Amino acid sequence: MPTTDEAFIDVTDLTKTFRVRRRTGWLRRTTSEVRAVDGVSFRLRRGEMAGFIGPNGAGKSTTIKMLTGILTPSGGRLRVAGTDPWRERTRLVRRIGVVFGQRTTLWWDLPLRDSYRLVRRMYRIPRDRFEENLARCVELLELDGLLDVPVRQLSLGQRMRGDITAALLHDPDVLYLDEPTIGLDVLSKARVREFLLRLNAERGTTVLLTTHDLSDIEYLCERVVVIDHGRLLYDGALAGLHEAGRSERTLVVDLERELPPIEGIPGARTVRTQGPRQWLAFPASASAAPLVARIAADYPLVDLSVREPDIEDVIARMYGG
Ligand SMILES: Nc1ncnc2c1ncn2[C@@H]1O[C@H](COP(=O)(O)OP(=O)(O)OP(=O)(O)O)[C@@H](O)[C@H]1O
Repeated sequence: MPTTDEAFIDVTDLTKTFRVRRRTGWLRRTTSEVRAVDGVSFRLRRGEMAGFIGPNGAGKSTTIKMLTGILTPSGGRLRVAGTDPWRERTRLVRRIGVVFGQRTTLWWDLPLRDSYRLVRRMYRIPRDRFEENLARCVELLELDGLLDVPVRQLSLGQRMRGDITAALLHDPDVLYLDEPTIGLDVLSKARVREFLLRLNAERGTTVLLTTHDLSDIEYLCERVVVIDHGRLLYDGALAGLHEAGRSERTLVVDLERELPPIEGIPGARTVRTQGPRQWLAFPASASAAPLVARIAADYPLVDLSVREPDIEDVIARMYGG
């Protein structure tokens, strides 16, 4: 059993190239190479929860597919939970859980309960462990009353919670989550995030999370690994990423009435106004609390919210810098 200090996921100089054939004319085809992953290295300790982000086409899915043993690397070294994912797929499968936000791994026409029974048989999960894990997920993910509903009748948020449960019934040591909060309403999002924090704290599950929502990362991960064009762009704390990208968050302020642009708030500037609503940009690495306190003291405040920068923006600014 590895200690907590050892790399539990160990990726060294990982590369994946695809050969693609393109039609270039009447009866003519040329073959070219796409380097989807290009010398990526990172290590995760057991029990770490890290974000894995990058713009569309950056190479995230390809990396995750290699980490789960679905794809074979073209080069580099890869170890997950002491196994070589590609060569020891059957051993690895028992140690990992995978959740895709965009598509379900559940059986569309079956009630959740029957899907879970099938999962139990596939993984040969002992009955008492299965019952215990299911009961825990049902309670924490509030699935009570939904177990007998066919998957196709579930809302997106319910389905996502159902999928997370299916991925955890065999007690995996590593959980890969691909956009687990995409399209979820505020309440479902909060439930899923809360649950993941608890899972990580109580079971020490190592989590690698792919998301386009930087607030997922902010809420869940102390560390973020960024790739773009198949290459590692950043590996560290989210605040450091914001600093490197000099990115800005936006405070959206609703006042009681239309007023001139808010001025004199240190560290913030008004970038837009529309009727009683105003938008103030401030450095993403700074806390919003002092700004809110200052605005609340000086202006007739009705409501406010904070908007995170887009991942694409942060990365574009890093290149710009
Ligand atoms: N099977 C394949 N054959 C050829 N090219 C591929 C294949 N799979 C992925 N690619 C290419 O590799 C690059 C990385 O794709 P990948 O799906 O890993 O990106 P991603 O970061 O997961 O993007 P997204 O956020 O859109 O899912 C892209 O240019 C993509 O077109």
